[in-house]
Amino acid sequence: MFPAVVIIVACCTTVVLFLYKYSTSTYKYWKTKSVTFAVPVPLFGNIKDHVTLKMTQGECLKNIYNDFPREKFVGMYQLQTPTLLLRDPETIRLFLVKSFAHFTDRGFSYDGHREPLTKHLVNLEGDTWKILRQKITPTYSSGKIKSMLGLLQGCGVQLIEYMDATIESGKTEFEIRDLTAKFTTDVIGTCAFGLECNSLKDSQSEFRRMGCAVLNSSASLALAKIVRVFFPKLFKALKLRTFPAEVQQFFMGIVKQTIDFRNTNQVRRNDFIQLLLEIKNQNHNQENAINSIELTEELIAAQVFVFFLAGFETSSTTLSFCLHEMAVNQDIQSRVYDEINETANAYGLPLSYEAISSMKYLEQCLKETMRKYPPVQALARVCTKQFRVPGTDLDLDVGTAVLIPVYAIHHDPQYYPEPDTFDPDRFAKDGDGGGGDNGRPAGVFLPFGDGPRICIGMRFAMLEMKLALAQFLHSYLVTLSEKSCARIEFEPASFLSCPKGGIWLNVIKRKA
Ligand code: HEM
Repeated sequence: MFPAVVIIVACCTTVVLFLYKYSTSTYKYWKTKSVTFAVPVPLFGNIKDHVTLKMTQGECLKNIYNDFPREKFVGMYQLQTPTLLLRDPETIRLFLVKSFAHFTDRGFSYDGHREPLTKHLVNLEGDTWKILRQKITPTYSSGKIKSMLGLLQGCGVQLIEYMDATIESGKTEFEIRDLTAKFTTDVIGTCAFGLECNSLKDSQSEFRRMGCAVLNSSASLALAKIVRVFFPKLFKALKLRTFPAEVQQFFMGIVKQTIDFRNTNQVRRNDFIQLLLEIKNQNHNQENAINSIELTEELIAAQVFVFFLAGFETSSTTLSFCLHEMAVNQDIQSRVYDEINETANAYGLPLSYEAISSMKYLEQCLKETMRKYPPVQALARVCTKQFRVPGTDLDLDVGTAVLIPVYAIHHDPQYYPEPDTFDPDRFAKDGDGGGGDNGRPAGVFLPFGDGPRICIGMRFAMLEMKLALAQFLHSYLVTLSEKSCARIEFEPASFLSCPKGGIWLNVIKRKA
């Protein structure tokens, strides 16, 4: 008989050897393809610093990006998944725009049968995504978004009323992310779900609680998210969930009640749920591709629910990062304030759509905020049709993961000299497209992505953020609080850019 200790050592060695073999089984992939690659470490591939929560995904990819300054693309491994990291702007445009037909999907795993709310544009793939995107694109047109201005202004007024009352009670120091998150929750409540809610007054509201449950996951849900990203087959096999079951019931319930109420009482409101209902009720007699997918209540619910996943933290953190930069750079804040004042004098209050559109410097500040702190630090694509990379012998196989390191590109001094400096004038000569101006090549300004899968909520987000900043900075002056540091560090565990420890600012009421 072997002593127990020998058996334990033998078992441990077998497990370690198995893990080593399993985790390194793909590590010859890029060598076989003759692609320059970052040397992986067993188990982690090239994302050890991210997986061990030393840095965000974007910061981790920035290190790889900086290590290969001469390459247009580099092979790397996310754990054991071979991934092509794109470096050069022309190649990025090629993958995202010109050869989009080969990279139509993101490769995010989801189970639409068990969790119908996950059947939204961010996750959907292939023809289903294409048809649905075509179907709902009109709801995001400038005209439709303009019609929501009144709802947005209402949320801004609630924010100002809350601030005025709180400042009057003697409070001067605020955790700004908390404020912008509550503001954005109200925007989603009213513009997407058609609900009148005031999260600033009623922080215990069910809507806010459920919104928090979507975003602030428990340890088990966080683990499920990791499994979903890196082991999608296991995620489905284990029937794991993306968010708690009560969240699913709550949001499906709200959407159903709202649809029933509006249909029964012939009520109309300028919000997204209304626009989607109108598409649902349009005449579907014509047989064409766009009618091959019916916009069911379930699909409508998923498309409004996506506001939480794609439109909540992105907009609220951008607002807080921007206010932080205003506090650090008082000269820039004064320039923004002057522009808001001049616009208010020229167009009157409340600010109209035209007035908001005319505020170019404010827009530059927002662009520079998203350049320095891109909410989505990397874009994901997966090869859906075999692709020969032009000018090379590289054939990409179907299923190959592709990453575009947005954070690294936004901090590359060849496109943005002194990248850590907040300088809105980098965007002074830009056209509406963002990239390609001020001497920069196209494809180096990617806060909203690019190509047919570019953020569908981009125009809405810009209007929401410009209006919120204009209303806020017209009324208040912000300065750094003792609790905050001029240089922001990111929370490494967060999928989106998120400031570690929050953003603390002093808010002072301006004289009327
Ligand atoms: C500052 C605010 C926002 C930022 C920075 C942002 C950024 C992004 C990025 C980077 C993508 C991926 C694009 C790509 O892969 O090329 C995306 C996709 C998406 N975003 Fe946004 N977003 C914002 C606000 C919103 C809002 C308010 C909505 C409202 C619904 C929204 C809805 C979506 C959807 C549905 C997609 C998937 C589009 C598709 O695949 O067809 N986003 N967003």
